[in-house]
Amino acid sequence: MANPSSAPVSIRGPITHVIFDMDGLLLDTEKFYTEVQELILARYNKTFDWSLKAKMMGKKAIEAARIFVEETGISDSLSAEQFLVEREEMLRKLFPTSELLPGVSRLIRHLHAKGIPMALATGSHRRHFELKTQRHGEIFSLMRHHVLGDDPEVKQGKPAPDVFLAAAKRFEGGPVDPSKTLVFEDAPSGVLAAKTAGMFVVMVPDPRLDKSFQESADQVLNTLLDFNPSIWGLPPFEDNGN
Ligand SMILES: O=P(O)(O)OC[C@H](O)CO
Ligand SMILES: [Mg+2]
Repeated sequence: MANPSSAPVSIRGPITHVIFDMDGLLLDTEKFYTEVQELILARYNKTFDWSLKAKMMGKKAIEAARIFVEETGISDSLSAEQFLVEREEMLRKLFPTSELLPGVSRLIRHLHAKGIPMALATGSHRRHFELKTQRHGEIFSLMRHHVLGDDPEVKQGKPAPDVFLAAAKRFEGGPVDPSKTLVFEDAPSGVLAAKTAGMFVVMVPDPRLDKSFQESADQVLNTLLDFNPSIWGLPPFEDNGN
């Protein structure tokens, strides 16, 4: 059950390994998907809403595309594959402008300095990952490995646990114990994937998502700036006494 960030929580873990989602958690890229999907739907006199967004986010591109054309009722006019081609040109221009979300740099640098092994587990495929991270190479290099949506071991996207299980397996001495692994996620599908993998999950949701999606998370934060490592048995920050 989720705990609001302000509520006292007992120590869980202790956590030895951390896995980060990317889109909407480390990078502010979810807004690009929203913008492009709104534009495409407007051509069909339809509007994009957050219940559809919740179903798409975190998923592999083709999985999200199928949901988009089917749920909006435009699949007779636009196939999932055509949708991906149509949005690609716009996304290719937007992704290189991606920015880190609040608290990302501080948290990743802290965990790296303390020797906590970190990995990335994203639904994004290699080509989009390269575009999104081109200005953030240093931060992403502090993780031990990156598991991407088009990795051969990721047979199914989130909410299947594949990407998190692959990330846990690739740590030195892996697979690491899922009950000692903490995942950071923004998407409902990602939270479910991490829980299915047996891991703890901190959710940092967009406030426009329905609150019911928070129920599966172990903790819910407004931003990563609110994360208190001590609660999870991780080394405290030294800049504010947490
Ligand atoms: O949230 P991520 O990092 O798993 O990315 C998934 C999609 O590419 C965007 O929703
Ligand atoms: Mg995400």
